Amino acid sequence: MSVLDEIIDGVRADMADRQRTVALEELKERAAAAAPPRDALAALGGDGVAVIAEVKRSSPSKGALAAIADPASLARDYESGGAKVISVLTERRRFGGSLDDLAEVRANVDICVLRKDFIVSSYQLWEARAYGADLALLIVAALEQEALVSLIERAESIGLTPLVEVHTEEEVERAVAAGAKVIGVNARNLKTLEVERGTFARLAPLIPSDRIKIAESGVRGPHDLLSYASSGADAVLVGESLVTGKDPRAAVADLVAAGAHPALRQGK
Ligand SMILES: O=C(O)c1ccccc1NCC(=O)[C@H](O)[C@H](O)COP(=O)(O)O
Repeated sequence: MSVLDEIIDGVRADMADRQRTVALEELKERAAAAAPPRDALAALGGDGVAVIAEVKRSSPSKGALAAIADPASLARDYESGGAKVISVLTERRRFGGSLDDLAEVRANVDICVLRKDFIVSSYQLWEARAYGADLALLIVAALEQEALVSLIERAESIGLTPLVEVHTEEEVERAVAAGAKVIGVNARNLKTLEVERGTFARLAPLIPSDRIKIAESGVRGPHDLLSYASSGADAVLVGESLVTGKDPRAAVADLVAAGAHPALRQGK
């Protein structure tokens, strides 16, 4: 069984537990009462390279990364460093996240918030909106095409911007055919869990120019952001280097400064 399959088995089991205690109708009521979603396309599509900063406690590839006792405080640091979006990993078993993290972050920042999880059901999209997310991750490798199309439609219909994640040429084709407006190329090979930074440069030219392109994984400092930017990234998604560093606010600010370099604005 692949790591992705293992993660998804756990995600389905955890979701089944939640479904026993929170009915879909209740989630829909909570979603209706949540603050309206923020404009993620505007946040990601502006001048320069946007920074998406991630709340990430642990990972299948590295194990424990950071305890993050106060995710809201970390998110405020990211926001004051200039991040345009906060990514909150809500998967529990391998990443140590939760929907409570999402709610705490949402309540403490004014910028967009992404629910980063392994979404296989519209129930999780309603949860994302009910807990205040503006965007939700959809991983092409985890979904049949029909499910991908239907989850993109459902996400958009409830006000979420889907970030559709790809790892291969075939997945780019599927994401584009499904109508994804925001496509993330994840450099982490899901079989080996190694980061292969060249993946973005290989796949980005296959993504139509009217879609927002996000480079995910492997940004360890401004040089990686600049390298992804030179291959056409509109935004980068950064986790490990921020949560393991000493000063997350300054680390985000350094990335934001690199991403705001006037030379990068040409052609955007
Ligand atoms: O991080 C992992 O080990 C991992 C393994 C399997 C599936 C997903 C995984 N990570 C999720 C992510 O996409 C990253 O958290 C995100 O792109 C940030 O990457 P990084 O800056 O390299 O932590």
